[in-house]
Amino acid sequence: MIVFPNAKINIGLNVIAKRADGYHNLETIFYPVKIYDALEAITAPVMHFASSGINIPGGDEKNLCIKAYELVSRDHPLPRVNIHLHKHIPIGAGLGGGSADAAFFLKQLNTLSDLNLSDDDLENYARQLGADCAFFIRNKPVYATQKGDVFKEAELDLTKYYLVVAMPDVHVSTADAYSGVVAQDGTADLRDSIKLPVAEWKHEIKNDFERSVFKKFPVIEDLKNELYKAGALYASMSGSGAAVFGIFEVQPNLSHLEKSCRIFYKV
Ligand SMILES: C[C@](O)(CO)[C@H](O)COP(=O)(O)OP(=O)(O)OC[C@H]1O[C@@H](n2ccc(N)nc2=O)[C@H](O)[C@@H]1O
Ligand SMILES: Nc1ncnc2c1ncn2[C@@H]1O[C@H](COP(=O)(O)OP(=O)(O)OP(=O)(O)O)[C@@H](O)[C@H]1O
Repeated sequence: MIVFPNAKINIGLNVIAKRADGYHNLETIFYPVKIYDALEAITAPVMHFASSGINIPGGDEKNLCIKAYELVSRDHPLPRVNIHLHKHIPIGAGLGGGSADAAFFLKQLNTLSDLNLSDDDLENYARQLGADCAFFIRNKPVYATQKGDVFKEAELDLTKYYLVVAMPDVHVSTADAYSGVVAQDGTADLRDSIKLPVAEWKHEIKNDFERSVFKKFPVIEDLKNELYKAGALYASMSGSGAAVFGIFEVQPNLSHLEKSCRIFYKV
């Protein structure tokens, strides 16, 4: 069984407060985008994990797919599986790639092993693997609060726009980005802000990580500015970076950026 875990972008990201458990409460809109890994899982006589494509730091046993398997196996007898992950979603990008793999693997295990877990059950497992992970179970645009794993409906359809994701040649660790951010409460509700025309979002919608991450990696801010120069109605860093996205009315010419970063068109 092969599935194609997709990436996400964050439309706005307000870091509201530091919590007693070390995490942060935040407010964001998650929006799925069309950048994919490929993840194959088949039942096999011995457990095996292999990956190809982009090198994943940390070793196979630390892969979130393996962690997902171990987590579910505490509650349910599982068959041994042979897993192959082809990694295409950039890492250290704020695109949630590892979280997507884990969430899609949970869904695969549910099917492969006839576990009959509901989406709520799967989200509960996903939450234990990472804050971003639960979003990918239902994988629809949502308004997320708390650790980024509690969801309310958000009506957002960007299909009439041309979305671009650009990944510079730097990688940002999520934990480092959170340690540099200044939490602040009292911003407007993103569910109201996204109702404005996209061209007005730049006056209303921000990503709180940009200030500290741009300071450390000015190349990311430069890239965001390039997207505006190329005609973006709205451009922002996604999550804790380093990827930035642009929302355009038509396909932009970004060929001058292709030497210094990886561009994903029409996502
Ligand atoms: C920046 C975002 O991508 C926005 O969607 C997410 O908040 C990050 O989610 P994630 O990568 O799934 O994060 P996790 O793997 O759960 O946590 C990595 C580290 O980020 C920090 N972290 C993460 C999420 C959160 N709400 N507050 C935090 O402070 C913690 O230091 C944690 O140890
Ligand atoms: N399947 C996977 N794909 C990518 N990274 C993984 C995977 N499993 C575990 N990891 C670990 O997660 C780290 C990347 O997480 P990090 O949160 O910094 O970046 P990210 O890809 O931008 O994700 P996010 O958007 O959730 O913040 C990698 O360095 C790797 O050690």
